[in-house]
Amino acid sequence: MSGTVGAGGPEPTSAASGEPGRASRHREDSAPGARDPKRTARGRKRTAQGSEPTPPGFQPTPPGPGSTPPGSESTDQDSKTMAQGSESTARASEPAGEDGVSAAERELFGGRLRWDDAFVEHEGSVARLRFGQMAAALPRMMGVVLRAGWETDPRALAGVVVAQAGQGLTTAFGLVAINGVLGSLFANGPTDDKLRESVPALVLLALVSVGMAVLAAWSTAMSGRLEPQVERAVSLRYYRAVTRVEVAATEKPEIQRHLEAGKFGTESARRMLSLSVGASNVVIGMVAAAVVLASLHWALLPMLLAIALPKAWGAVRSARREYTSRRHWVDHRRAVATLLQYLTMPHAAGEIRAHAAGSLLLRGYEEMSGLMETEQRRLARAQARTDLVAAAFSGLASLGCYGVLWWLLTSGGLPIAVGGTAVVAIRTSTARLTSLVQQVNRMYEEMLRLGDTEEAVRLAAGHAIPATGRPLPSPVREIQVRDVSFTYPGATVPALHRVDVSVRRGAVTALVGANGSGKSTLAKILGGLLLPDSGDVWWVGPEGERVEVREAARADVFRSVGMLTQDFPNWQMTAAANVAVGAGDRPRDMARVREAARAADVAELIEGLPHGWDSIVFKGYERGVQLSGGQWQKLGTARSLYRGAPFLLVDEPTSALDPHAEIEAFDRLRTLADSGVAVVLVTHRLAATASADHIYVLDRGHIAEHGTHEGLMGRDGGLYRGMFDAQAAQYGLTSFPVGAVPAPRSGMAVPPQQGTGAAD
Ligand SMILES: Nc1ncnc2c1ncn2[C@@H]1O[C@H](COP(=O)(O)OP(=O)(O)OP(=O)(O)O)[C@@H](O)[C@H]1O
Repeated sequence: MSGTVGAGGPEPTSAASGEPGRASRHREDSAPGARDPKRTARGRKRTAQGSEPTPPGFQPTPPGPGSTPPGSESTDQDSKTMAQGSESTARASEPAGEDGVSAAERELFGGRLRWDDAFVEHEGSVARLRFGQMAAALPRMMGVVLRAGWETDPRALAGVVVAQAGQGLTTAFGLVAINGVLGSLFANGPTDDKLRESVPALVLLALVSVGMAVLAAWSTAMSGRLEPQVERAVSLRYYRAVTRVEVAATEKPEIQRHLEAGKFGTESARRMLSLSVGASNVVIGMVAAAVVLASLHWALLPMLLAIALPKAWGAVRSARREYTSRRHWVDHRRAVATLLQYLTMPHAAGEIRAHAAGSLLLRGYEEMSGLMETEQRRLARAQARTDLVAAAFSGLASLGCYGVLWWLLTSGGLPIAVGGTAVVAIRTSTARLTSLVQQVNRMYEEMLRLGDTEEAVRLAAGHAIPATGRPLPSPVREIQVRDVSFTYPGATVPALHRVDVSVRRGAVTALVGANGSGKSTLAKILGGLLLPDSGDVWWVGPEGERVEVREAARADVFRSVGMLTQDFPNWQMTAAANVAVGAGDRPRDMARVREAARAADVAELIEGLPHGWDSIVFKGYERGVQLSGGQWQKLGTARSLYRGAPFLLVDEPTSALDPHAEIEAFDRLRTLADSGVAVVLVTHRLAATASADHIYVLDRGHIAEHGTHEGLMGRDGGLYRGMFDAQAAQYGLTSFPVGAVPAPRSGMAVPPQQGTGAAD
C-alpha cells in the first residue's frame, strides 16, 4: 500500500531535511506520557535560535531527568545550549526533522499528523484511484449530480442538456459550412462565380455563429440556475446523514475522518455540474468534428485520438497524485488551520497575548506550513514532469497527423478543399481537447471529493440512529441503568464498569466523583446519546412496563430528555434562538422562551438589552452583545428548561455562577423535581447534593457508594464523606483535617470491586 500512496514520490522528509542548515534537533520526553500533547507542550521550553526571538516569559529551564531519549543525536550547538541549562527545540524555519515530522507537529500535536496509509488502503480510497475504477466512477458521479439536478429543477436541467446538444449540432453544421466554402473557393472557374457559389455556405456559417452564441447564453443561464440548487441538495443530503449518526460512532476516529472528509465534496457537486456542462459541450463538439472528419477520410479520426490520449493520461496522473497527497495530509492541514483559527478566536484572545501563546502558535504555523510547502513543491515538480511527457507524446502524434494529411494531399487521396477543412477541424479539435483535458482533470478531482461525500453518506447511513423502535411507556416514571459498561472507542479501559443507577421522576439524583470518574459519560448513557457496550438501560412506565434503550424509538428518548452538557454550545445567534434551539423540532413559542429564561434568571438581562430577544449573543455582529460566562450558563439552562422534558440532565450547571445565583439555581432544580421532573445533577458542589434525593458516588468508572446525604455522611472513611469534608474544611466548617479522609481517584475504570456499594 505504501507503494501506492507514496507513488506520487518520496515523502517530503528527505527534501526538507536535505536543506542546508536545517537539521532539526528535537527531543522527545522519554518519560511515560511524553506523547501527550498537553504534557509535551508544558514540558518544553524554547530558546532563541536562528531568527526566532524568545517570546517574553520563555525562560530557559534546566532539562528534567530523561528529557533526552537515549541515543538521540546532539550537536555542538545543542551541547552548548544544554550546558547553559536550557532545553532546545527545533528552529521555526525548520520544516521537518529527519523523520519528516516538524518540531511544531511533535510539540503541539504529539507526533506525525498524516493519514495512516494502511487505513487509506483498507478503506478502498486508493482502489478508487485506479484508472478503471475512475472511468467507471465518472458516469456514476455525474449521475449523482444529474439526479440532484433533476430532483431540484428538472426544467433547468433539461434546458442545459438541450443547449449542449444544440451546440454540438451547430459545431457539425459549422464544419459542413466551412467545407462548403472551401469547396467553392478551390473549385475551377472564375473567382466571381466561386465567391457567389460560396454565399449560401457563408450564410450558414453566420447562422451557426449566431446559433452558438444563443445556445451558449441559454446554457449559462440554465446552469447558473441549477448549480446552487445542486450544491444545496447534495449538502442537505450529507448534513442530514451525518447529524443522524450515533454519537458513539462519531467517537471513532476512522469514522469521524470519513465524515469530515465528506464535507469537502458538497461544493464539488456544484463544480462537477459546471465542469460536466463545459466538458459535455466540448465532447459534443468534438464528436461532431470527429464525425465530419471521419466522413472526409477515415484515417483522420485515429490521428485525432492519438493527440488526445497522452494529454488525458497526464491529466489523470496529476489529479491522482494531488488527491493522494491531499488525503495523506488532511490531518496536518486541519491542524494548521486550527492554529490560525485560535489566533483570532475571541475566547483565546487573552491567552494569545498574556501567555504569549500567539508566538507559539505562529511558530507552529510557520514550521508546519513550511512542511506543506515542501509537499507542494514536490507535487509541482512531479506535475511539470508529467506535463512535459504528455506534451511530447501529444506533439509527436500531431506531427504524425499532419504528416498523414500531407501524404493524403500529395498522393491525391484527398482534395485540397477537404484537406483545408481537415486542418480547421484538427486545429479546433486540438484546442477543444486541451480545454477538455483541463476540464476532465478538474472533474476527476471534484469527482474524488464528491466520492468522499458519497462514502460519508453511506457510512453515516450504516451508523445512523435507528429511525424506528418501540414506543416508550407513557408516561416514563424511571430510568434504570443495570450492569452497564462502556468503553470509548480507542480507550484501553472502560469509562463505566458494571454500573447500576436508578433515576426517578420527582427526585433529584446527584452524580458525584473525581474528575474522569465517569459522571458525564453516565449522563450521556442516561440521555440515550451513548449506548452501553453491555448491560441495559430500561425506560420504565407506571406499571413496571419497560423498554430497553437499544430497542426504543430513539426519537421518543430524545423527546423525553433535556440536557445541559458541560461544554454546551454557545450558538452565535439571537438570544431568543439560543433558548428556542432547545426544542428545534417545534415551532418557536416566545411565551415559553420568556418563561424558561425567567426560570433560569436570565430574562431580565436579555430584555434589558437594546435589541432585547433579537440581540445576537456574539459581539462580531451588528446587534451583537457579549455575555459573561455565568450569563451564558444561565442561557444554556434556559434552553434545557425550554425543552420541557420529563428528564433533565444537567452537568455542572452552576460552575460559572456567583454564590447567590448558584443557590437559586439549585433551589430551582429542587422545585422542578418537586413538580415531577427527574433531575440528574452532575456536580462537584457537594453543598448542593445535600438536598438531593439520591447520590451516586463514582470512582474510576464504577459506583463506589450511593445513598442519601445523611446515609453517606454516616459512613466513616467513605468517599463521599471525604469529599464533603474536604470542601467543608475550605470554609472552616469541619474539624477534619484535609487529607485525613479518603479522596476519590481520578481516571478510568478499575476492575470491579466487590461490596463497595452502600445502599441505604
Ligand atoms: N470522548 C471521549 N473519548 C475517549 N475517552 C473519553 C471521552 N470522554 C471521556 N473520556 C474518558 O472517559 C473517562 C470518564 O470521563 P467523564 O467525562 O465521564 O468523567 P467525569 O466524571 O465527567 O469527569 P469531570 O469531573 O472531569 O467532568 C475519562 O477517563 C475520560 O478521559
